[in-house]
Amino acid sequence: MAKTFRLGTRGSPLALTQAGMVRDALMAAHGWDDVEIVVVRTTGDRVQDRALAEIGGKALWTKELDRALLAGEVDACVHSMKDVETIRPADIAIAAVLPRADVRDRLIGAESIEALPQGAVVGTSSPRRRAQLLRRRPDLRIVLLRGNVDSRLGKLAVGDVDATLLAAAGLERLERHDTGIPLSVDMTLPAPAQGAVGVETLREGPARDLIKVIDCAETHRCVLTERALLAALGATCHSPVAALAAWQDGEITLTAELLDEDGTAHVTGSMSGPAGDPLAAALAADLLERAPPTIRRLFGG
Ligand SMILES: NCc1[nH]cc(CCC(=O)O)c1CC(=O)O
Repeated sequence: MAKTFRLGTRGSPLALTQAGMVRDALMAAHGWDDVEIVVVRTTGDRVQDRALAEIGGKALWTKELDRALLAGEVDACVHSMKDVETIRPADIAIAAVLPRADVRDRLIGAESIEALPQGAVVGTSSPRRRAQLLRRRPDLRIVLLRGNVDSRLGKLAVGDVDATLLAAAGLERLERHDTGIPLSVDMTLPAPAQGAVGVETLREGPARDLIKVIDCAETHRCVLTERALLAALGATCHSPVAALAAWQDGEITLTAELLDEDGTAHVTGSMSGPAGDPLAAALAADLLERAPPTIRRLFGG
């Protein structure tokens, strides 16, 4: 290749590690000597003191990377698929998804949710984690905790909060192997696409095929089905929703949970079938039909 391939990424330590994973995979797959990593600063990285939902949602993480991609400043962008909004610009495609890491959340600050002291302060900015925690422990005080993984752990270390939940995938990638206790997916079903790193390119053009070679088809299918569920639910970044797809014997099993903001109400469901939009749409319809109005009003936005 005449020109060095350029990978756009956010600048957080986790984002840079994930971009490094994609770079290494591309260099190995194509025998390239180098891949350039281009750090793009996003609005989400600058604004740290307010809930994501409050200041404009997930697009805050992708808008500047999308612009760089569409402007031809980079050939591809690396994302935590969990942070990529459901509806993407028409000219951008998910070209590859890396093999999925541990999908679980880890609890940091206590041995278990039950072991948290009465009225403990738990920091999280995720409506899903908040509702899942309150469902099991209505006495907990949930406070906003944002920032990158290291800064959240720093706030825990200085006692701003008693505990927090973080994705095992991010902790592992940052080599924090011993941080926190993994919670089973029955306890806290993860966010849709948690643990999956995706690479986006322009829909048309040579980059898409170059990236395709590092795609994990199984993870890709699962992540697309989880994202299709979000679309079918009309979920926004305010919607407490968890979903996990698993692939076995040519079939997807999609499991999902919807909650209200305080975890007082919740509905769960699971359906199996061929990967894709119809399965996700069927489960979404079933969940919404069974959901009380306190949950339903958080979807369809
Ligand atoms: N919302 C931030 C975010 N986006 C992706 C990850 C972790 C890595 C992943 O899920 O792939 C995290 C941190 C966290 O939730 O602990």
